[in-house]
Amino acid sequence: MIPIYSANEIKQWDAFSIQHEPIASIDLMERASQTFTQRFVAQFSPEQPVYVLAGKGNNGGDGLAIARMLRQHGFDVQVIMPSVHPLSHDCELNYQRWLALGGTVLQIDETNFQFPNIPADAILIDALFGTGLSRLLTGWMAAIVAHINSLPNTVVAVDVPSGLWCDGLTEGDAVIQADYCFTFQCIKLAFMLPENAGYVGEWEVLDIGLHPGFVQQQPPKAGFVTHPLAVLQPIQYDRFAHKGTRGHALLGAGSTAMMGAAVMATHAALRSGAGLVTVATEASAWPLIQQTNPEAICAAKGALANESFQLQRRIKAIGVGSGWVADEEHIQLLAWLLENSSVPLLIDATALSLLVDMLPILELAALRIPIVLTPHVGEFDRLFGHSNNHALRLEKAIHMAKHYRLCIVLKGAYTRIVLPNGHVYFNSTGNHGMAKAGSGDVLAGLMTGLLAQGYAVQDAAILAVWLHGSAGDAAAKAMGTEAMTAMDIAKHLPQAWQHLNYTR
Ligand SMILES: NC(=O)C1=CN([C@@H]2O[C@H](COP(=O)(O)OP(=O)(O)OC[C@H]3O[C@@H](n4cnc5c(N)ncnc54)[C@H](O)[C@@H]3O)[C@@H](O)[C@H]2O)[C@@H](O)CC1
Ligand SMILES: Nc1ncnc2c1ncn2[C@@H]1O[C@H](COP(=O)(O)OP(=O)(O)O)[C@@H](O)[C@H]1O
Ligand SMILES: [K+]
Repeated sequence: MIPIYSANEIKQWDAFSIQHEPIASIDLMERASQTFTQRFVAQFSPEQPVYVLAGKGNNGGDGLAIARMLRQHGFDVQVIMPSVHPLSHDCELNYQRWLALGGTVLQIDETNFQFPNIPADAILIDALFGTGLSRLLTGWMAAIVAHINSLPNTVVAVDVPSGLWCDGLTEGDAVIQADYCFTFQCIKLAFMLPENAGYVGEWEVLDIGLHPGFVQQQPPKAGFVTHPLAVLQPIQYDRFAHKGTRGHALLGAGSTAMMGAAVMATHAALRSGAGLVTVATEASAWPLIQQTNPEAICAAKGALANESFQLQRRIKAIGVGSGWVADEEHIQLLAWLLENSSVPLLIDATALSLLVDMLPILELAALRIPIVLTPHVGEFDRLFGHSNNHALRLEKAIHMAKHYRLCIVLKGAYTRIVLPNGHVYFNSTGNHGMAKAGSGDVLAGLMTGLLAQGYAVQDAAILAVWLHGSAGDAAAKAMGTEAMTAMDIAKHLPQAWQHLNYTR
């Protein structure tokens, strides 16, 4: 997992590393700049001129060190600096080192603001501001940013695009629109927000060797899940395992016009590792379910509100809502489950819309059993009210998860798994080929199957979301993001499991 820390916490991590490694701050800057340079030369060739835009803080210090290193790699490098003083201590040192190497600096002046001409094939390295931004860029700094953004050049940001507010959304548009952003050590929350995609471009985290002791001492409240086995233990089965010990999942899914949802959720649950999967749905659809998923068992919808059925069949988790319609029958089924279920409950799709009028019983139910909600943004807003942007929506999800003591899986790119303690895991897998009808049903079936096997809600959510995205990536690789369908995601779950187990 890659931690997501605030700008303030990153400063503390820097200071912790300087103290505990120990390392001088100028040497840490040198190491960060070397790491950036290595990444840069792996992608760009010295045939293209490089212009480094360096500010007065440590981000500018990185820029000056990178200029020096790139010159040593044979790049033709120019440095542009707004004339602002004083430079930070380490920035000043790297300024002197650049001059000592024979480097020159094109100064730009506030009063006589004129930006040097930059050839169209030049690469621009943005090292104006980093995580030390303390207020929005205004005046001539904003004018420099606007000018850079008007140029056709490829822009590579050092750590963050200058002007970006790392911990959320930036008001206004005085932010560099980078094509690439090579960021140091940890991900910034801003990268996870769709509104910032045009500023951050393609981002990549570079390990600059900050001291790992800090993460133990101050665990992050948010993280980016690159591999679930770094954050959870998979359930292991011994050779005497049988279908009764692998967990029995009960799905309440499908209605006459949306029976495909039940088919897909069932298929995914069957590929989750669960021993038994029962689908409670309309009897007229049983032949369809059995033709498409011969391993599944069919039951009447009433099984969802039948305690003795659930006890006798040893149901271990229940997932409802995919392909449901919002009618009285389903309201009754959901209310019964909230009031009576003794096993973990997953609530998806239409069942989330029904929840709007059931929040008081949801609150009580969450005191008794683990509950996970799997809304996409529209379902989340319908349930908890509209948010004007993704930062506010995430804050609201954290608030609601804490208040109701449940797990909220807010779906989309970088699906957010919000835990009852307010911690957030962002998922790394998946692609836009999954943004198609039915993908959510596959996730709901898969997650219910994991819950049935005894995964804690947090682990089931993290693992299901990662596997689902990884299966989506495998489907995209095999058939392309256009042609792949939701059922293809379910069919590629075997590749996702292999990927999980062989890359741990
Ligand atoms: N501290 C360390 O040990 C390391 C820091 N590194 C670099 O240091 C950067 C952070 O450096 P700094 O904390 O110096 O911050 P910045 O380089 O982002 O710049 C902060 C400076 O800009 C000024 N400033 C902030 N907002 C402004 C605004 N809106 N308009 C005009 N001036 C403004 C501040 O007063 C301060 O002088 C990171 O992004 C990273 O690039 C790396 O070298 C890795 C190691
Ligand atoms: N751009 C994307 N990148 C990664 N995953 C995506 C993207 N778009 C959608 N997904 C995933 O696809 C699924 C879509 O679910 P949902 O919106 O509920 O679809 P449906 O209701 O049609 O089944 C979610 O798991 C979501 O995270
Ligand atoms: K920058």
